[in-house]
Amino acid sequence: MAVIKTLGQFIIEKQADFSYAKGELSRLLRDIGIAAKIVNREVNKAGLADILGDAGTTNIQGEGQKKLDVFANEQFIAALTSGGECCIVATEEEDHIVQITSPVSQDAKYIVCIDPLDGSSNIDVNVAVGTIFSIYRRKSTDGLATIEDVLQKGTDQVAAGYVIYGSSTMLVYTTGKGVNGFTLDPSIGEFCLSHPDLKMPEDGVIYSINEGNYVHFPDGVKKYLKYAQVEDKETNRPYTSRYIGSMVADIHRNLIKGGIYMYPTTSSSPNGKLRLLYECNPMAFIVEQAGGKATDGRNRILDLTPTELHQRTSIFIGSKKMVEKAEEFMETYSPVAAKLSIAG
Ligand SMILES: O=P(O)(O)OC[C@H]1O[C@](O)(COP(=O)(O)O)[C@@H](O)[C@@H]1O
Ligand SMILES: [Mg+2]
Ligand SMILES: [Mg+2]
Repeated sequence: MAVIKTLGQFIIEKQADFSYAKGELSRLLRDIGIAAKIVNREVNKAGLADILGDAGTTNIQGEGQKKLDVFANEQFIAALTSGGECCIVATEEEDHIVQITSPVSQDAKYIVCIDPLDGSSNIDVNVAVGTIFSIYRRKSTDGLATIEDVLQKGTDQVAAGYVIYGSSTMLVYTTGKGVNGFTLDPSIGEFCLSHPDLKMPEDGVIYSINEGNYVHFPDGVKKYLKYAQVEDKETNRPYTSRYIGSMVADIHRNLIKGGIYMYPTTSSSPNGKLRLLYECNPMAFIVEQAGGKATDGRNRILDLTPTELHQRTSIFIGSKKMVEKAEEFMETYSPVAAKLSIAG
């Protein structure tokens, strides 16, 4: 009989990996797991519950908020507030940082950056959506933690993860010692270890990008797409195009099957679309821990210095060899290279 290992048991077991561990990070991951189950319950019956459609409000990024964006945001903030281990929540759905000042959080050391509901455009059409989270230890020691404690490089993350609400619901996370995946078993209401020690294939044949933006892409991306679509048996080309439109779902597929997900700059999003703190940093940490790579086309995502809460970046993330090939094209066809060749 297969032995079930729940997320809670696994977290406690792995606690020994960290000399300073006192259980705070374990409890924080537990709290995120609890909120994820509540969000999962609503996602699963979204069509029946009055949770589909627009909330009628707009977030600081000018995006219309969906009712499920707002619900998920409230659930994660509530669980992190009552859990007592979190001092600040930085979330896509709040203009500013949320200071957690509940009595139980007096000595809280952790910062949580979160995208409560990823893939909002897919909520109303029953396509996989997700939650993305990133955890830091506060740097300051006195008084309330501040935005300075939030604006840390991705390399300083102590943990990161995502939840995918798909045909099954999974929670995948890393604490810097590999990546593990847990599937929610609704019959016992527990996330159970189903994908131990996930490794991303070094190469792949799947590319994920919104080709509807093609005319607005940098030359390097246009050339890479042409490369991907050329017939060449030796290098398994043409590659296959897959784009769900939920970052979590597209990267989860590539994590298992190999592939590259790209959201480059476009003329409408000159800094890229996706947010560094609660989308790109956590996904980059997970993918790197699984043997993949994540850059903005030139620089390692985890080395980027955050200066704003909702800052955006371009991202090329996935199988190592595919990201390196895309970087080659970005380098070869960069505006700088073009100038140099003209100057020739
Ligand atoms: O519709 P587009 O421009 O292709 O963008 C899709 C991308 O935007 C996102 O939906 C942005 O995330 P949110 O839904 O959390 O705002 C990603 O999940 C997805 O990969
Ligand atoms: Mg998102
Ligand atoms: Mg979102």
